Amino acid sequence: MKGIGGFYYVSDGKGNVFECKARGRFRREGLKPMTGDLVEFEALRGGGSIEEILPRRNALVRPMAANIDKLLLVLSAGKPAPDLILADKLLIQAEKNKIEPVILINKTDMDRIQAEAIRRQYACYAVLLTSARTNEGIGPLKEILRGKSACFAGQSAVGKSSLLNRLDPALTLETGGLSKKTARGRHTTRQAELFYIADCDAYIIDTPGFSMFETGLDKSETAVYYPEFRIAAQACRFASCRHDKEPDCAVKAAVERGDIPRERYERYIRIIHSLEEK
Ligand SMILES: Nc1nc2c(ncn2[C@@H]2O[C@H](COP(=O)(O)OP(=O)(O)OP(=O)(O)O)[C@@H](O)[C@H]2O)c(=O)[nH]1
Ligand SMILES: [Zn+2]
Repeated sequence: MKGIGGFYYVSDGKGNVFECKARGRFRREGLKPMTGDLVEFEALRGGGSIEEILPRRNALVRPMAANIDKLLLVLSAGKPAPDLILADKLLIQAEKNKIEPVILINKTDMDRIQAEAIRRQYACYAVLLTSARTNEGIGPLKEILRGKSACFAGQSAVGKSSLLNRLDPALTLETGGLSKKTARGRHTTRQAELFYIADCDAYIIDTPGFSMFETGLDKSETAVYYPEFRIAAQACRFASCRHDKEPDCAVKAAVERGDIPRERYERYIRIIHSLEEK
């Protein structure tokens, strides 16, 4: 369920949680239990010991979570201002790891026009408009999550924990405000933690917000992870086209025609140029 200070909290799936230590050999093998892991453990008096980490279906580094079907990328339509470069990088990471992204544009109660503007940029993804304040979108979100495991991701204070509290009103996760000075989040959630939501039979991992993220990809491989580029890219003159300064680029032509959102394309260029600088 979560790890804090060398202790791992393991659920037996029957409502019992065991405070476990991990076997020393994990450390020697460079392995560490992650939130979302399936493990074999031995229950001891007053705690337990993790003996085995079962093979992972997938594992994300940022946020740190294993065995997830869907990545819930939460963006704020109000404050904090959405960092869409960060969002695009998280989408790239999801595509690369074959995890289905779902974009939640939260805080629609603060700025609906902004929410709609963001939605238009991500037309090739599943997008849901939500408000943890008014409860908008919570019913449809439950249907998206039914029977799945999912993980929240996003900046601090976009409303990840608040949405989780709405999914299961019995949860009373601490939620935080914005710092008055910086209008950034205060980082209320400290570690990734898994919750079972009985209402939609889903496992959801709440995660701490973050703002810095590198995809760790090469600039030539990045475009592959833009679903809306895929069809157009087949018609580029060069198979290796990065859709930047190359001639006869069909992706750029699609941007000009308005078939690919210009904002997405321009951020893509910023992302690959920053990779070049590195
Ligand atoms: N107006 C409005 N405020 C919201 C909404 N969702 C969350 N908030 C507020 O935004 C603040 C941050 O919410 P959290 O749920 O703590 O955000 P978080 O993404 O979990 O933040 P970290 O744990 O720091 O990553 C709190 O003051 C919430 O009450 C919403 O839909 N509308
Ligand atoms: Zn091209």
